[in-house]
Amino acid sequence: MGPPVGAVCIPVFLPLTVLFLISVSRSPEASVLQWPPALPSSDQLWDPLAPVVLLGWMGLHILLYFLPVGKVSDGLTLRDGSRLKYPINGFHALCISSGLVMLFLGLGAPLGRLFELLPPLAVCAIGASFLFSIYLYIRSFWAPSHALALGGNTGNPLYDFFIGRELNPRIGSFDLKYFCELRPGLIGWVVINLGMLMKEVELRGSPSLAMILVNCFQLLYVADALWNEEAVLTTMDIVHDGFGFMLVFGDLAWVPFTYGLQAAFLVVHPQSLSALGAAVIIVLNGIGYYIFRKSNSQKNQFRRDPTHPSVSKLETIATATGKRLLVSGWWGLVRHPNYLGDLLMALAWSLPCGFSHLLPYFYVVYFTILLIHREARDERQCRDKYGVAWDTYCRRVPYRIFPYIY
Ligand SMILES: NC(=O)C1=CN([C@@H]2O[C@H](COP(=O)(O)OP(=O)(O)OC[C@H]3O[C@@H](n4cnc5c(N)ncnc54)[C@H](OP(=O)(O)O)[C@@H]3O)[C@@H](O)[C@H]2O)C=CC1
Ligand SMILES: CC(C)=CCC[C@@H](C)[C@H]1CC=C2C3=C(CC[C@@]21C)[C@@]1(C)CC[C@H](O)C(C)(C)[C@@H]1CC3
Repeated sequence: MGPPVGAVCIPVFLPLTVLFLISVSRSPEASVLQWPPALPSSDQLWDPLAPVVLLGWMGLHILLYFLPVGKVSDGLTLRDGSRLKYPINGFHALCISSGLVMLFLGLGAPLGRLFELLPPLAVCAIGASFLFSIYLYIRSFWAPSHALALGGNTGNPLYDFFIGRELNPRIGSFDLKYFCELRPGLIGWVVINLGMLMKEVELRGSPSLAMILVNCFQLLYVADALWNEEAVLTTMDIVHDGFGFMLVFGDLAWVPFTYGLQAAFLVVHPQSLSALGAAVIIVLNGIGYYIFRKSNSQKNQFRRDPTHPSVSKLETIATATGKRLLVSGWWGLVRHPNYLGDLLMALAWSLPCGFSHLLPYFYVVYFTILLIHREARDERQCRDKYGVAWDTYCRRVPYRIFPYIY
């Protein structure tokens, strides 16, 4: 049987999409539907400074990973019964790298130059993602069979390269997947946003309200992820998925260069935002964040210690595995309240860019598709894991993400 079409097309299509979106965001029309599409010219795609910045950034975060601050946590139990150790110092890494960026700014470094550097940086990040995924694929053949991901070993080289063969590739105590998931790309995203804000200051003298909102909302999201870094140890990506091209590229190129497209768009397409409009958007982001954080924390607390007073009174159903499922509280509202909150925030990040263009809504559309697909995948895994108890849960909580809609 040939490789699944996605595994062949996606590694070509997604990198081109990143470059296309960056290019559209800075074109005067900013039209994703324009034909022929707005593509960057070859001289816009290369700058010798880009690999230096990228390597410097990666090097800094590797050093910060080993910083002896914060606690060290155990991951979930692996198939061979062992548990890996993970440093929980991502928030320190965010604070220190932000401090360094501020220091550079104070010393007069032109952070707005990131606007011109964005396409070459994206090219380097894409190239690095390919090289890194090839390295991961090759080294996985030396890994013991219990260290391989269950879904990434079909024997089809293209598919396995794409999905990832090894579950937790490490060099000594340096966990490559855990490192990439939360640090260089996620923190890089907010630094790029700040660069867009500084470019706006260069062009117009001060940052716009829309730009400030986009920067603050996305900084809150990234800071939250790092503050709750330990929770990432129980996500599907860390627990089930191999580390292959999809996650490497997602972490190192897709997140930093597409999640902040709103800020890049605002540099060339300034928007005026009324105080009332801003207030409505802030409230929407606040509601989304509240649902996202409360529901994620409730489940994490319940999984860590079901007898904790904050979750012990919640109604649950038993499963044959010994684990219980929450059927009240946030997880009794819909089966993925955390996705609902995340999607409300996604909308709030796009609204400051107005309604004249589709591009700033790219993230909302992509993210809706990603989460619907992820929900279906999780649903399959939970049905396999919990069987009839999962069916009972689904009857008790019929909606997946949007109450009374989906
Ligand atoms: N910004 C981005 O690009 C992305 C953000 N996210 C966000 O990451 C966060 C984590 O999402 P994700 O890793 O997909 O999955 P979830 O955090 O939703 O975890 C799903 C798991 O939770 C457990 N679970 C499900 N229902 C219940 C219940 N009723 N009671 C107790 N446990 C239950 C099951 O695992 P078990 O029973 O084994 O514990 C299930 O496999 C979300 O907030 C999501 O929005 C995700 C992807 C991309
Ligand atoms: C199109 C493509 C290449 C998709 C790959 C998907 C990845 C971009 C996402 C898979 C799961 C992710 C998570 C986050 C970022 C995006 C990826 C890597 C996340 C780190 C964002 C911040 C959140 O608070 C989170 C920690 C819960 C989240 C975890 C999942």
